[in-house]
Order: sequence, then C-alpha cells, then structure tokens
Amino acid sequence: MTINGKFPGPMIRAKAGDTIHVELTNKLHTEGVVIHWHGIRQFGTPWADGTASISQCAINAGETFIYRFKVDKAGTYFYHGHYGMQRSAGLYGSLIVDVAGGEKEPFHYDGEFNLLLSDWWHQSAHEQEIGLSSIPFRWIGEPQTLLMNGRGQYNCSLAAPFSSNYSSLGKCTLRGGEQCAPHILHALPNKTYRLRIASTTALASLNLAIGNHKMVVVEADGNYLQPFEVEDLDIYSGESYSVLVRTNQDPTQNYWVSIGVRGREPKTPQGLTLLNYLPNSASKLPLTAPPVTPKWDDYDHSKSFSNKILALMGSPKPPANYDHRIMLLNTQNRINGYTKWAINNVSLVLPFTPYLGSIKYGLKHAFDNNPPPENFSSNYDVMKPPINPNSTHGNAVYMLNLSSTTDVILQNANALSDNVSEIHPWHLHGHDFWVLGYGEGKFRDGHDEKKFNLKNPPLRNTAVIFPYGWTALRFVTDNPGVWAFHCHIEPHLHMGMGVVFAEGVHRVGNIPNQALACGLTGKKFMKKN
Ligand SMILES: O=C1O[C@H]([C@@H](O)CO)C(O)=C1O
Repeated sequence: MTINGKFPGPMIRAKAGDTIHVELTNKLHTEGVVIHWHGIRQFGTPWADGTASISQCAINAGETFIYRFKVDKAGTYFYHGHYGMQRSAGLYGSLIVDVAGGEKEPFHYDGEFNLLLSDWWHQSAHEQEIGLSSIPFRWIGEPQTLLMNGRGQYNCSLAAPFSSNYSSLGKCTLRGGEQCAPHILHALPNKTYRLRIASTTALASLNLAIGNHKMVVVEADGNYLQPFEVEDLDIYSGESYSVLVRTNQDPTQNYWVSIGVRGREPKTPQGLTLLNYLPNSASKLPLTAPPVTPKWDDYDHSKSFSNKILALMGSPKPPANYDHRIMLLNTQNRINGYTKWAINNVSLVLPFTPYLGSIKYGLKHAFDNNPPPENFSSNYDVMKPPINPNSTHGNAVYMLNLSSTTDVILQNANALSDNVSEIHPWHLHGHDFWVLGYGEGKFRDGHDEKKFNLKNPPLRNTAVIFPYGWTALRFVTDNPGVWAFHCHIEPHLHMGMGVVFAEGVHRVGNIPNQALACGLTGKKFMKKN
C-alpha cells in the first residue's frame, strides 16, 4: 500500500506547536483505511488518533477524512495504518517534529539521517490475515527481508563476500538506481550526526549497529534521555530513538550499518546499508564484515540496554503513588480451536461502533458495559503453558477516572507450547508513560514496587515485556478520549492482544460527523438528519 504513490509514505516534518493538516483519501477500492500518528498524544483531538473502531469509523473507499492535530513535542515519530494488517502491507511513513523556532535541542549535531525500519513478507497482508484467523492456524512466519526506508534485498546480500552465512545467497549486484538499492548515509569525517531510528515492523524486534562506531543514545519516543553510549541498540516495534554518531574513524573507509532480528529465531538476513565517508565512493565496500547481531535469545543483552534508558535530568518525574493499579496477564490461548492472545483471559475483538462515539453518546449496546478484569488469579503459573487454554472474546473498556495516576503491570507468561515466552512491545495511545521497572517471573505485590525507579524513569509510549517477566508503567489520565493499549506486533493485536482505556469522554468536544458515520452512531445521526 502506498501513499501518494510512494512507499514508505512521504515524510511529514513539522515544528513543535504546529498544527498538522492531512487530507487522507481512501483509494483502496475494496477496504477501509485509517492512519495512526504514533507517539502524538492528540490532546483535545482524540478523534484524530486514527484507530478504527476506537477513535473513528474506517474511512470508506473513495472518501476523504481530515486529520488535524497539534504536534506539541519535538521528536522522532512515524505514522501507520491501524486497521487489519495494513501496516504489514506497507502503510507507513516518518513523522519528524523539530523543536519550536528559537528553541534548542539539549545536544549538538552537524547533520542528521533518518532510518525508518520495517519488515517485509512476500505473502500479502490479506493472506496473512486469513491464515491468522483459520483452523488450522497459519502463522505469518519470519519476514523475507528487513527494510530501511523501504529498501532491502531478497535472495542476495550486500555483505556476501564477508560472510559464510550470506555467501550462499550470492552477492547483490546493484548497478545503482535500483529501487531496492540501499539508502546510503553520506557523511563528512569528523562531524557529529543525529541518526533518527524508528521501527514500524509488523513483527521483528531488531538490533542496530554501525561498524567501528559507537552511538550515544539521546532520545526515545520523543523524550530526551540521559545520554549513554552503546555499540549496538535493540529497537522493538513501535519504538524510536535518536543516537549521536561521531564520524571519527579512518576517513578513507566506509562502514556497515546493520540491522538483525532479536527475540525470535531469525530466518531473515541482516538488513544492511553503508555509512559512506565522503569523498569515498559509496561502492567501496568496508574492510570488515558487518557488525554481528547479538544472539536472538541473549535477553541479558536486551535487558542491560533497556535498563540504561533513563530520563534526561530535569525531565518530568512520576507522581510518587498511584491511585489505580491494573494487572494485565498476557497469555496465548485458544477459542473454539482458533489461536489467540488474551489479556486476563479476554481476547480483544473490536466493536462495529467506535468507542469514542458510543461512550460519548451513551449507546450502551455498542459494546460490553461490564468492567473488564483488573487482575488475574494469584495462583496462575506464568512459567507453564495455560492449564486451561480456553479464553473468551471481549470488547469491554477500562473506564479510568480523569486526572488519576494509573499503574499498569504487564505480566508475561508461557505461550501455548512448553518453554516458550515471547517478547511483546506494548504501545499506549494518547499518553506517554513512565517505565518504572522490569522484573523476572511473577510480579510480587508489596515487594516488587519497592524496586521501582521513581527518580528518573524514562517517559515513553512503548515498552517491552521480556519473556517470563513483568514491566511496570505509570501514567496520568490527563487526556479525555478512548485510547488503545496493545502489543505492537501487528499479528498479535489482530489475534486479540490489546485492551482499551477510556477517560473523561464526556469532556470530548465536537467529534467530526465522519468519525461517527458507522455502526450505532451512524444510525443515530442518520435518523436525526
Ligand atoms: O502468535 C504467534 O503464533 C506463533 C506460534 O506461537 C504458534 O504458531 C508465534 O510464533 C507467535 O508469535
């Protein structure tokens, strides 16, 4: 899927405080579409969040929807489809917000590069969707190619001469000008570059490294970090980083930039591009092989990276206590033979009427009004496959009081097979949260919160749960609207791995009619007219 004939879609670049106005015309003849502005909190414009069945009705073929919203915070963001598997089909692009005029970033750089990372399958998103909702279940499998700015190669490797792994593929013979040719980073020696990195993968967790160069991490998800230096960085779907790279290596050489799969047994060759030191030719191959991606299941490496991420000194601190705590157990389940993911034993199936309208107008039949479970059984064994794998469908909403401090403890568990627990990056709409901590095994109430970092936890919109572990998040419900909170692995959301939060919906102003033109809100307004 392309936008204005482009894949990825065009980069949108604005300044903090700007209003972005996008007119999205759906020219997909046979399906609806929406676009989510990932990381933008949509204060006062919850109908512009771009989540089908949550913030708006999907835009029908031939129709145009106007997204108009303010970008209040500088940072590295992206946008993407939020309906079915349209992200896997390529519906995404970069969204960069620069600091407001007269303002400065808290670090210096001479130039910048942007890398939007994604993964690519030869199977269409429709086949993927059907496989996920079939008996027997057909998993999408690992991607064929990893992409940087939509570019990657199949059945050949840029690095074949260096590596026995990839020599079997043969060397890519690029003459220049091919659409699959990598996006080369052309740099001058002895400068500092800001590399913006965002991951909109449908599945893959990635590790990025630059041969011979260290990176200083300074931003995550549009929030400044206490700078720290690394040789490689893990990035999960839904996350973004800025790193500073000093081009202080031998200026007669070029250097590899590599991305490789983490957290799942990789079946996809590394994605590669070059850091080209000018005036060298970009066709000059580096002297050494591309950086090796850490072993896919070396979770200690991933945890050590996550634990280094702390807020820049002077950043907003979390409230010291919570008003409301929700425990969310993540399990893989079955419903009538279908493979699903469930949260506290409920697998999310979105309603036909978007919540924002049904809650605002009190249309009680639009979804299950019983509160969803805020906890799970204290004797659930997270280290074993579920004893009773059957779960239920649901579409109930966590109704949160406005201006309250909410803690969410995400609890990972064993999947359906023995000795399998997967990585899940959870993304919250409408807010940033503080990541208070990560832990192993089952969260111990009354004990583990003593280890929370309340001094300098990073603010983010996406945080990972490690296999068999828990992650603690805190946020303030300061944004009237209805907000998705879900695993950012697209097939996992499709299989039900998400929940919905609503706060202060009575305060939401005029929702554009078009966002309501389906389901029960559609009926209500059609009658009126
Ligand atoms: O949701 C998933 O399903 C498969 C596997 O668990 C069952 O085939 C997989 O690897 C997932 O992440």
